[in-house]
Amino acid sequence: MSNTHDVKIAVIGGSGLYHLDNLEVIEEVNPETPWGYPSDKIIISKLASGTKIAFLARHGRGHYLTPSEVPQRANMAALKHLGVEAILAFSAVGSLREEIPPCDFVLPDQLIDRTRGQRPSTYFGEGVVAHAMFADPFHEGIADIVHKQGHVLEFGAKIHRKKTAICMEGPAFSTRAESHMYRSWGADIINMSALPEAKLARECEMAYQMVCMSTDYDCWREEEEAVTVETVMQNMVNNSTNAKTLLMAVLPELDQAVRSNSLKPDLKGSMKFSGMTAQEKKNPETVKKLEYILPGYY
Ligand SMILES: CSC[C@H]1O[C@H](OP(=O)(O)O)[C@H](O)[C@@H]1O
Ligand SMILES: Nc1ncnc2[nH]cnc12
Repeated sequence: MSNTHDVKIAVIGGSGLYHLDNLEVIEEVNPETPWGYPSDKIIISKLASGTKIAFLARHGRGHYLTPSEVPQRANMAALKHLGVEAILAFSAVGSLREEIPPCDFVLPDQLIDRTRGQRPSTYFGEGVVAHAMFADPFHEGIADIVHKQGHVLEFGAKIHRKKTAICMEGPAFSTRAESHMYRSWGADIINMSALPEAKLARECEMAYQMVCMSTDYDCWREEEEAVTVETVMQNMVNNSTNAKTLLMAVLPELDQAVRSNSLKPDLKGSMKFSGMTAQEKKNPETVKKLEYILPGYY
Protein backbone atom coordinates (compact mmCIF):
# COMPACT_ATOMS: atom_id res chain seq x y z
CA MET A 1 0.00 0.00 0.00
CA SER A 2 1.40 3.41 -0.98
CA ASN A 3 1.43 5.49 2.19
CA THR A 4 4.10 7.83 0.89
CA HIS A 5 1.80 10.84 1.22
CA ASP A 6 1.20 10.27 4.94
CA VAL A 7 -2.34 11.56 4.56
CA LYS A 8 -4.80 9.85 6.87
CA ILE A 9 -7.80 12.18 6.68
CA ALA A 10 -9.87 13.00 3.62
CA VAL A 11 -12.53 15.61 3.09
CA ILE A 12 -15.12 15.12 0.37
CA GLY A 13 -16.77 18.31 -0.78
CA GLY A 14 -20.26 18.16 -2.26
CA SER A 15 -22.53 20.71 -3.96
CA GLY A 16 -21.19 24.22 -3.34
CA LEU A 17 -17.98 23.04 -1.58
CA TYR A 18 -15.43 22.57 -4.32
CA HIS A 19 -12.23 23.64 -2.54
CA LEU A 20 -10.85 24.48 0.88
CA ASP A 21 -9.31 27.92 1.50
CA ASN A 22 -6.10 29.07 3.14
CA LEU A 23 -4.33 25.73 3.11
CA GLU A 24 -0.86 25.10 1.80
CA VAL A 25 -1.34 22.86 -1.23
CA ILE A 26 1.44 20.27 -1.41
CA GLU A 27 0.39 18.16 -4.33
CA GLU A 28 -2.44 17.23 -6.69
CA VAL A 29 -2.77 13.55 -7.58
CA ASN A 30 -4.94 11.77 -10.11
CA PRO A 31 -4.45 8.03 -9.54
CA GLU A 32 -5.83 5.47 -11.98
CA THR A 33 -7.47 2.81 -9.81
CA PRO A 34 -8.69 -0.62 -10.99
CA TRP A 35 -12.13 1.09 -11.10
CA GLY A 36 -11.00 4.08 -13.17
CA TYR A 37 -10.16 7.67 -12.23
CA PRO A 38 -11.71 9.63 -9.34
CA SER A 39 -14.15 12.54 -9.88
CA ASP A 40 -11.27 15.03 -10.11
CA LYS A 41 -7.70 15.48 -8.96
CA ILE A 42 -7.24 14.89 -5.23
CA ILE A 43 -5.69 17.93 -3.56
CA ILE A 44 -3.28 17.17 -0.72
CA SER A 45 -2.79 20.14 1.63
CA LYS A 46 -1.07 20.85 4.90
CA LEU A 47 -2.44 22.73 7.91
CA ALA A 48 -0.21 25.06 9.99
CA SER A 49 0.01 22.19 12.51
CA GLY A 50 1.55 19.98 9.82
CA THR A 51 -1.57 17.80 9.52
CA LYS A 52 -2.11 16.71 5.93
CA ILE A 53 -5.53 16.30 4.39
CA ALA A 54 -6.77 15.08 1.05
CA PHE A 55 -9.65 16.94 -0.60
CA LEU A 56 -11.86 15.54 -3.35
CA ALA A 57 -14.74 17.40 -5.04
CA ARG A 58 -17.45 14.72 -5.36
CA HIS A 59 -19.01 16.13 -8.54
CA GLY A 60 -15.68 17.47 -9.84
CA ARG A 61 -14.55 21.11 -9.59
CA GLY A 62 -17.05 22.85 -11.86
CA HIS A 63 -19.76 20.28 -10.93
CA TYR A 64 -19.92 18.18 -14.10
CA LEU A 65 -20.99 14.78 -12.62
CA THR A 66 -24.58 14.00 -11.60
CA PRO A 67 -24.94 12.06 -8.32
CA SER A 68 -25.47 8.86 -10.37
CA GLU A 69 -22.35 9.52 -12.46
CA VAL A 70 -19.91 10.06 -9.58
CA PRO A 71 -17.25 7.31 -9.92
CA GLN A 72 -17.65 6.34 -6.29
CA ARG A 73 -15.64 3.10 -6.45
CA ALA A 74 -12.67 4.96 -7.92
CA ASN A 75 -13.07 7.80 -5.40
CA MET A 76 -13.03 5.56 -2.34
CA ALA A 77 -10.33 3.26 -3.73
CA ALA A 78 -8.05 6.22 -4.56
CA LEU A 79 -8.43 7.65 -1.04
CA LYS A 80 -7.80 4.26 0.56
CA HIS A 81 -4.71 3.70 -1.57
CA LEU A 82 -3.32 7.09 -0.45
CA GLY A 83 -3.47 5.79 3.14
CA VAL A 84 -6.69 7.55 4.23
CA GLU A 85 -8.30 6.10 7.37
CA ALA A 86 -11.01 8.68 8.16
CA ILE A 87 -13.36 10.62 5.89
CA LEU A 88 -15.48 13.71 6.54
CA ALA A 89 -17.97 13.77 3.68
CA PHE A 90 -19.86 17.05 3.32
CA SER A 91 -23.27 17.00 1.65
CA ALA A 92 -26.01 19.52 0.88
CA VAL A 93 -29.29 18.00 2.07
CA GLY A 94 -32.98 18.77 2.11
CA SER A 95 -34.66 18.83 5.52
CA LEU A 96 -37.68 16.61 6.17
CA ARG A 97 -38.18 18.06 9.68
CA GLU A 98 -39.41 21.42 10.95
CA GLU A 99 -36.63 21.50 13.57
CA ILE A 100 -33.87 21.33 10.93
CA PRO A 101 -34.06 24.68 9.12
CA PRO A 102 -31.80 25.63 6.21
CA CYS A 103 -28.20 26.24 7.34
CA ASP A 104 -28.36 23.79 10.27
CA PHE A 105 -25.83 20.93 10.20
CA VAL A 106 -26.72 17.26 10.76
CA LEU A 107 -24.59 14.24 11.62
CA PRO A 108 -26.75 11.28 10.54
CA ASP A 109 -26.30 7.89 12.17
CA GLN A 110 -28.73 5.95 9.94
CA LEU A 111 -29.41 5.67 6.25
CA ILE A 112 -32.20 4.50 3.93
CA ASP A 113 -31.33 3.50 0.35
CA ARG A 114 -33.61 4.87 -2.37
CA THR A 115 -31.07 4.67 -5.19
CA ARG A 116 -32.19 2.59 -8.17
CA GLY A 117 -29.42 0.03 -8.63
CA GLN A 118 -27.71 2.10 -11.37
CA ARG A 119 -24.62 2.83 -9.29
CA PRO A 120 -21.90 0.20 -8.88
CA SER A 121 -22.06 -0.22 -5.11
CA THR A 122 -19.51 -2.87 -4.16
CA TYR A 123 -15.95 -4.00 -4.88
CA PHE A 124 -17.08 -7.64 -4.66
CA GLY A 125 -18.59 -10.01 -7.20
CA GLU A 126 -16.90 -11.43 -10.30
CA GLY A 127 -15.43 -14.34 -8.41
CA VAL A 128 -14.80 -12.97 -4.93
CA VAL A 129 -17.76 -12.76 -2.53
CA ALA A 130 -17.66 -10.85 0.76
CA HIS A 131 -20.28 -9.15 2.96
CA ALA A 132 -19.42 -5.99 4.92
CA MET A 133 -21.25 -5.17 8.17
CA PHE A 134 -23.36 -2.08 7.56
CA ALA A 135 -25.86 -1.90 10.45
CA ASP A 136 -24.33 1.42 11.51
CA PRO A 137 -23.38 3.09 8.24
CA PHE A 138 -21.71 6.18 9.74
CA HIS A 139 -18.88 6.54 12.27
CA GLU A 140 -19.86 7.41 15.83
CA GLY A 141 -16.33 8.36 16.89
CA ILE A 142 -15.99 10.95 14.14
CA ALA A 143 -19.52 12.23 14.83
CA ASP A 144 -18.55 12.74 18.52
CA ILE A 145 -15.54 14.85 17.55
CA VAL A 146 -17.49 16.94 15.02
CA HIS A 147 -20.46 17.43 17.35
CA LYS A 148 -18.19 18.75 20.12
CA GLN A 149 -17.10 21.58 17.80
CA GLY A 150 -20.64 22.49 16.70
CA HIS A 151 -20.41 25.72 18.75
CA VAL A 152 -18.14 27.29 16.08
CA LEU A 153 -20.98 27.43 13.55
CA GLU A 154 -22.06 30.95 12.61
CA PHE A 155 -25.33 32.45 11.21
CA GLY A 156 -27.30 30.91 14.11
CA ALA A 157 -26.79 27.38 12.74
CA LYS A 158 -27.23 24.43 15.09
CA ILE A 159 -25.79 20.94 14.78
CA HIS A 160 -28.03 17.85 15.16
CA ARG A 161 -27.02 14.23 15.52
CA LYS A 162 -28.54 10.76 15.55
CA LYS A 163 -30.74 11.51 12.54
CA THR A 164 -31.74 9.33 9.60
CA ALA A 165 -30.69 10.25 6.06
CA ILE A 166 -32.35 8.96 2.92
CA CYS A 167 -30.41 8.79 -0.32
CA MET A 168 -32.48 9.07 -3.53
CA GLU A 169 -31.29 8.55 -7.09
CA GLY A 170 -32.17 11.95 -8.56
CA PRO A 171 -31.18 14.02 -10.35
CA ALA A 172 -34.76 15.43 -10.25
CA PHE A 173 -35.92 16.28 -6.73
CA SER A 174 -38.71 14.27 -5.03
CA THR A 175 -42.44 14.63 -5.60
CA ARG A 176 -44.53 15.87 -2.66
CA ALA A 177 -45.97 12.35 -2.21
CA GLU A 178 -42.47 10.90 -1.95
CA SER A 179 -41.35 13.62 0.45
CA HIS A 180 -44.34 12.84 2.76
CA MET A 181 -43.62 9.11 2.44
CA TYR A 182 -39.97 9.57 3.49
CA ARG A 183 -41.13 11.52 6.55
CA SER A 184 -43.52 8.69 7.44
CA TRP A 185 -40.58 6.26 7.18
CA GLY A 186 -38.70 8.25 9.83
CA ALA A 187 -36.20 9.97 7.53
CA ASP A 188 -34.98 13.39 8.70
CA ILE A 189 -32.84 14.59 5.77
CA ILE A 190 -32.50 13.73 2.09
CA ASN A 191 -29.67 13.81 -0.44
CA MET A 192 -28.47 11.99 -3.56
CA SER A 193 -24.90 11.17 -2.52
CA ALA A 194 -24.67 9.10 0.65
CA LEU A 195 -24.81 5.83 -1.28
CA PRO A 196 -22.87 3.91 -2.31
CA GLU A 197 -20.18 6.24 -0.89
CA ALA A 198 -20.76 5.12 2.72
CA LYS A 199 -20.91 1.43 1.73
CA LEU A 200 -17.70 1.56 -0.31
CA ALA A 201 -15.89 3.39 2.50
CA ARG A 202 -16.92 0.51 4.78
CA GLU A 203 -15.66 -2.10 2.32
CA CYS A 204 -12.35 -0.16 2.31
CA GLU A 205 -12.35 -0.17 6.15
CA MET A 206 -12.29 3.65 6.26
CA ALA A 207 -14.12 5.46 9.07
CA TYR A 208 -16.75 7.57 7.28
CA GLN A 209 -19.07 10.29 8.56
CA MET A 210 -21.33 12.49 6.49
CA VAL A 211 -21.55 16.08 7.62
CA CYS A 212 -24.84 17.25 6.17
CA MET A 213 -25.75 20.89 5.62
CA SER A 214 -29.42 21.70 5.31
CA THR A 215 -30.18 23.87 2.29
CA ASP A 216 -34.00 23.60 1.97
CA TYR A 217 -37.19 22.01 3.28
CA ASP A 218 -37.56 19.74 0.21
CA CYS A 219 -41.26 19.96 -0.82
CA TRP A 220 -43.30 18.45 2.05
CA ARG A 221 -44.12 21.84 3.63
CA GLU A 222 -47.21 23.00 1.77
CA GLU A 223 -46.76 26.68 2.73
CA GLU A 224 -43.17 26.73 1.43
CA GLU A 225 -41.95 26.90 -2.17
CA ALA A 226 -40.64 23.53 -3.36
CA VAL A 227 -36.87 23.11 -3.47
CA THR A 228 -34.94 24.54 -6.42
CA VAL A 229 -31.22 24.57 -7.23
CA GLU A 230 -31.32 28.35 -6.68
CA THR A 231 -32.46 27.94 -3.04
CA VAL A 232 -29.89 25.22 -2.44
CA MET A 233 -27.01 27.32 -3.77
CA GLN A 234 -28.12 30.48 -1.91
CA ASN A 235 -27.96 28.66 1.40
CA MET A 236 -24.74 26.91 0.42
CA VAL A 237 -22.93 30.27 0.60
CA ASN A 238 -23.32 30.39 4.40
CA ASN A 239 -23.04 26.62 4.71
CA SER A 240 -19.73 26.50 2.92
CA THR A 241 -18.27 29.20 5.25
CA ASN A 242 -19.49 27.16 8.23
CA ALA A 243 -18.14 23.92 6.76
CA LYS A 244 -14.64 25.40 6.48
CA THR A 245 -14.76 26.87 10.02
CA LEU A 246 -16.01 23.58 11.45
CA LEU A 247 -13.36 21.63 9.61
CA MET A 248 -10.51 23.71 11.02
CA ALA A 249 -11.90 23.19 14.54
CA VAL A 250 -12.33 19.43 14.05
CA LEU A 251 -9.12 18.45 12.27
CA PRO A 252 -6.62 18.66 15.18
CA GLU A 253 -8.60 16.26 17.40
CA LEU A 254 -9.49 13.98 14.52
CA ASP A 255 -5.88 13.83 13.41
CA GLN A 256 -4.76 13.03 16.95
CA ALA A 257 -7.41 10.27 17.28
CA VAL A 258 -6.45 8.70 13.94
CA ARG A 259 -2.71 8.82 14.63
CA SER A 260 -3.05 7.36 18.12
CA ASN A 261 -5.40 4.63 16.85
CA SER A 262 -8.01 5.73 19.37
CA LEU A 263 -10.86 6.37 16.92
CA LYS A 264 -13.65 3.98 17.86
CA PRO A 265 -15.06 1.78 16.45
CA ASP A 266 -11.83 0.62 14.82
CA LEU A 267 -12.72 -0.75 11.38
CA LYS A 268 -9.25 -1.92 10.47
CA GLY A 269 -9.27 -5.65 9.79
CA SER A 270 -13.08 -5.78 9.65
CA MET A 271 -13.13 -7.11 6.07
CA LYS A 272 -10.54 -9.80 6.71
CA PHE A 273 -13.02 -12.44 7.73
CA SER A 274 -15.97 -11.27 5.64
CA GLY A 275 -14.99 -13.31 2.56
CA MET A 276 -17.07 -16.36 1.54
CA THR A 277 -15.30 -17.70 -1.53
CA ALA A 278 -13.21 -20.87 -1.44
CA GLN A 279 -9.58 -20.17 -2.35
CA GLU A 280 -9.68 -22.41 -5.44
CA LYS A 281 -12.84 -20.71 -6.73
CA LYS A 282 -11.54 -17.13 -6.53
CA ASN A 283 -11.11 -15.20 -9.77
CA PRO A 284 -7.42 -14.15 -9.80
CA GLU A 285 -8.22 -10.97 -11.74
CA THR A 286 -10.65 -9.80 -9.06
CA VAL A 287 -8.20 -10.76 -6.32
CA LYS A 288 -5.62 -8.58 -8.06
CA LYS A 289 -7.99 -5.60 -8.20
CA LEU A 290 -8.85 -6.02 -4.52
CA GLU A 291 -5.14 -5.88 -3.67
CA TYR A 292 -5.36 -2.14 -4.42
CA ILE A 293 -7.68 -1.53 -1.44
CA LEU A 294 -7.24 -4.54 0.85
CA PRO A 295 -3.76 -5.92 0.22
CA GLY A 296 -3.18 -9.47 1.37
CA TYR A 297 -6.84 -10.08 2.34
CA TYR A 298 -8.12 -12.32 -0.44
C1 LIG B 1 -27.70 20.78 -5.81
S1 LIG B 1 -28.99 20.03 -4.95
C2 LIG B 1 -28.84 18.26 -5.12
C3 LIG B 1 -27.46 17.73 -4.97
O1 LIG B 1 -26.86 18.33 -3.80
C4 LIG B 1 -26.36 17.30 -2.98
O2 LIG B 1 -25.04 17.03 -3.42
P1 LIG B 1 -23.88 16.65 -2.41
O3 LIG B 1 -24.39 15.53 -1.54
O4 LIG B 1 -22.75 16.22 -3.26
O5 LIG B 1 -23.59 17.90 -1.61
C5 LIG B 1 -27.33 16.17 -3.21
O6 LIG B 1 -26.83 14.92 -2.75
C6 LIG B 1 -27.53 16.23 -4.69
O7 LIG B 1 -26.49 15.57 -5.37
N1 LIG C 1 -34.35 18.48 -1.26
C1 LIG C 1 -33.29 17.76 -1.64
N2 LIG C 1 -33.45 16.51 -2.13
C2 LIG C 1 -32.36 15.77 -2.49
N3 LIG C 1 -31.10 16.22 -2.39
C3 LIG C 1 -30.92 17.46 -1.92
N4 LIG C 1 -29.80 18.16 -1.71
C4 LIG C 1 -30.15 19.37 -1.22
N5 LIG C 1 -31.48 19.47 -1.10
C5 LIG C 1 -31.99 18.28 -1.53
